[in-house]
Amino acid sequence: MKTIGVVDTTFARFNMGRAAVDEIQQNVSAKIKRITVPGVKDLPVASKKLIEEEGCDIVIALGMPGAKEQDKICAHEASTGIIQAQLMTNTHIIEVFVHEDEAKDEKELAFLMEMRSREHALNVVNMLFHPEKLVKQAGTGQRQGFEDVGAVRH
Ligand SMILES: Cc1nc2c(=O)[nH]c(=O)nc-2n(C[C@H](O)[C@H](O)[C@H](O)CO)c1C
Repeated sequence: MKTIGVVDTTFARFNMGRAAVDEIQQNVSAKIKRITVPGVKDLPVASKKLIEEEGCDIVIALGMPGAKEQDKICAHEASTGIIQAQLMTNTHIIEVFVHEDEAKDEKELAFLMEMRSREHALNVVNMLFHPEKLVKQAGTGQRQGFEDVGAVRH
């Protein structure tokens, strides 16, 4: 049986891991290894350990960069680390970041964090079990959270 790793953070203001796990369980029968770390900079090594020590075939790494300048720097560092962990393990780690200042208020932030977590969880399921579904969506302007933007026309 395939194993999906789910790692999220306590810094985030919404339980992104729970939404991702629920979405995975609604769509596929797979083993899930879930862990939670303090913040986004802890996601790279946590993801790498899920792959190397827990046998995960793919990982979804979820976090919420805050609105301050130092948070944005932190998020960039975390992203770089996540890419490095993917290259070191030759395994996808799907990064799901919702920046706190993407939303206009708390209600929209909760909505965005839930929907982006769920839609990327579905991407993870499709990458692992139905890669042909992603090929069908190629170039269609998919967005996770807010509405899709669609393809451009000639
Ligand atoms: C400044 C800062 N900003 C964020 C953030 O916006 N989002 C987040 O998830 N975590 C942040 N952290 C915490 C770090 O990611 C990390 O948890 C600590 O530096 C401990 O390794 C820090 C230190």
